[in-house]
Amino acid sequence: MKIFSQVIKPFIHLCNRFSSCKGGEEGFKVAIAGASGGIGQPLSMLMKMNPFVKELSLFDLQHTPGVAADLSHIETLCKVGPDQIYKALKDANVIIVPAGVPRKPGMTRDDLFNVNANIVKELAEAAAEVAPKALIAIITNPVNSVVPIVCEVMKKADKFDPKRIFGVTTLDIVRSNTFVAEALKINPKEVNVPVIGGHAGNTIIPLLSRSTPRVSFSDEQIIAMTKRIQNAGTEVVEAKAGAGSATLSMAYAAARFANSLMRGLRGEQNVIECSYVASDCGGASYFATPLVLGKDGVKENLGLGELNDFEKKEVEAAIPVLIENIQAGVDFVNNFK
Ligand SMILES: NC(=O)C1=CN([C@@H]2O[C@H](COP(=O)(O)OP(=O)(O)OC[C@H]3O[C@@H](n4cnc5c(N)ncnc54)[C@H](O)[C@@H]3O)[C@@H](O)[C@H]2O)C=CC1
Ligand SMILES: O=C([O-])CC(=O)C(=O)O
Repeated sequence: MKIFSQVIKPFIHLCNRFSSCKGGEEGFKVAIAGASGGIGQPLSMLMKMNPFVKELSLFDLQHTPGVAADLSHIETLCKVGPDQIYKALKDANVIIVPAGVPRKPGMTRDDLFNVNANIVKELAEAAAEVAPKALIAIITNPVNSVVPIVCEVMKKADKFDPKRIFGVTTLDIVRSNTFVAEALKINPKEVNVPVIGGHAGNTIIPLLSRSTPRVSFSDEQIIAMTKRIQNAGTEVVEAKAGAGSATLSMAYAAARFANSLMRGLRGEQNVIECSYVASDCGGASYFATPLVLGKDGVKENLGLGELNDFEKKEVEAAIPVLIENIQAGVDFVNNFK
């Protein structure tokens, strides 16, 4: 009985939250690069449980056959395989990239650039060759610079479609919903806080003025809540004390985002997620905003919308940081020797 209430019921609830599909009638190929890592493994499990996924292709530099064998015993229709990079990515509908090094205490996300830029550049080159129509969801940090790297690689290969390349910022929304729900003492399922900008420090801009349900925090509470959301990644890095950064909450967030991408691919209406994309909406050439997702990725960019004075100031402060982060990514590809 306990197993039903503690394990099976939450599992069914999770599947329902992710999807309204009856299962199996239509499915997508999802590839995960970095599938054996702290994010990769739970994310692969969530994808194996997602009824929209008919084929799950796992790629990593290590341990992939073991992860794939383990997942393949889960009683869902989805076929799981460990593959070498080209086979894993080939003709994928959705490619999710959590490949790369995580932070340790004292590091910024930018400190990961030197190692992770190269990893993602190589993966993007492979994707350009064998899956140019895939929707690519980048988790690897620093997201603000790595997404421009993928786009520059695609431009060089003449395969660039800005509607198909996403920086995954969903964890910022998930955290905002959770923290606001805690403050309001309500169920987080009922809360939705859009988060715009980027995915590092002061570029993470929660729009508490547009929270559903409406919040009536004092100015001090809004400042404190905004800081907590901006600092939440570091909160986890410090709590893990050298053992990495957020993995389980990130896997949840990426699974939610991938599910929305697939709902868009299926032609569902009004699928909206915030994500960091090439954009002319925010004052920097990449900006996270709410997006309507569709059969080709971004169907409509809903832009910044109405901001209050505090949020306008946050955007102004974020723009120079984003411009610098973006330039680092663009230069990395164009000056690569
Ligand atoms: N966007 C976001 O909100 C978040 C992003 N992250 C980022 O996600 C990334 C991964 O984090 P974790 O899973 O905790 O790290 P991890 O070290 O546990 O796993 C990374 C995996 O990537 C694999 N890998 C390395 N180079 C590769 C390559 N060339 N091709 C394929 N796989 C490769 C490694 O073998 C490893 O299995 C980090 O950069 C981290 O900063 C983490 C949390 C939130
Ligand atoms: O903080 C980190 O390094 C990982 C990350 O992006 C997050 O948890 O938001």
